Amino acid sequence: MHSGFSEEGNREQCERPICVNNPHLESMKEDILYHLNLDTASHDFPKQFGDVKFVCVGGSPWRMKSFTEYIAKELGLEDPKGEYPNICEGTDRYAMYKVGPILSISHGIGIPSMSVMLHELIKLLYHARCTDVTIVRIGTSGGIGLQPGTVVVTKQSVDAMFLPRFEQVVLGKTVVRSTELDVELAEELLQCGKELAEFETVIGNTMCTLDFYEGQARLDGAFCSYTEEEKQNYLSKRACSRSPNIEMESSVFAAMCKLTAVVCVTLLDRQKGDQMSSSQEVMHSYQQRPQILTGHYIKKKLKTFKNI
Ligand SMILES: O=P(O)(O)O[C@H]1O[C@H](CO)[C@@H](O)[C@H]1O
Ligand SMILES: O=c1cc[nH]c(=O)[nH]1
Repeated sequence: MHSGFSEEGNREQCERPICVNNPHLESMKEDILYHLNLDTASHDFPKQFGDVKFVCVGGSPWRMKSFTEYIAKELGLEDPKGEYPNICEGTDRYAMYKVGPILSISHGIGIPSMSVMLHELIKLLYHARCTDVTIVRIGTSGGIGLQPGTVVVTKQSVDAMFLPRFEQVVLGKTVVRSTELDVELAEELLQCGKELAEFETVIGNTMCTLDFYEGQARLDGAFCSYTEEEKQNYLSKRACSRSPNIEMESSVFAAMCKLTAVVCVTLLDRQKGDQMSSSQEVMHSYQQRPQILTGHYIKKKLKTFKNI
């Protein structure tokens, strides 16, 4: 098992521990999470993070701070001083915030950046002895044939060849991992979108690419070796493969973690253009939609925990 989450037992059973799959860790006296600027020698992980039940991740540090402020307000956990310190202060690789049982972390752009953050996040949750943790990526994407601002809950992450796989070279050999996401969680999030009825929410396969420009068939990069017609043909193939949106991290996220979901808003319709031409105000309001949907889900779940 590669994922950081126990597959033993079903999701109704409590106490699903975080698992690491690395025998070398046991012999280490101390674990330095270098890119998070945290280590097990000088931090009490169980005390600081042991109550975490939800982790939300997204590309930009600003978005993750704004999500922390939003969810704190929604759950009545606001800091009266309005201060949410960056737990990873001292490094500018990633930013991390915590309010109650919710951890919020940025992951930067692309698979390598997400992968490094996830290794260290999974170890953090493991050292903290967290159980029953749900992780949601709240991101942005390019849409295909969707009204900009539509929120897409990912059913399955597919690569640029339309295949549900994540490939990585380990010791010179290509290792292929599956990119299945938790279908039940995806359906629950879709249901949250319906309950809110504030914006369009759909479910579908998300394409994960290695690049924002040529990798996503854009015509506006520094280089481009294809015609507008070839671009449109490629994008309509994606639409046919029930892949309504494109982003850059879902495959490694799905491959490394269980009980996870990807919720991305579409910022533009790629069949109509490539440039991000909407105003900052519109972009900001679109980016809040995955936060609103995920916030609604977390609120619902916390209520059910209280009733148990
Ligand atoms: O909205 P975020 O999380 O930044 O993610 C999307 O935006 C970035 C490209 O602009 C890529 O990382 C893509 O996956
Ligand atoms: O077109 C887009 C927009 C956001 N993120 C992407 O990866 N692509």
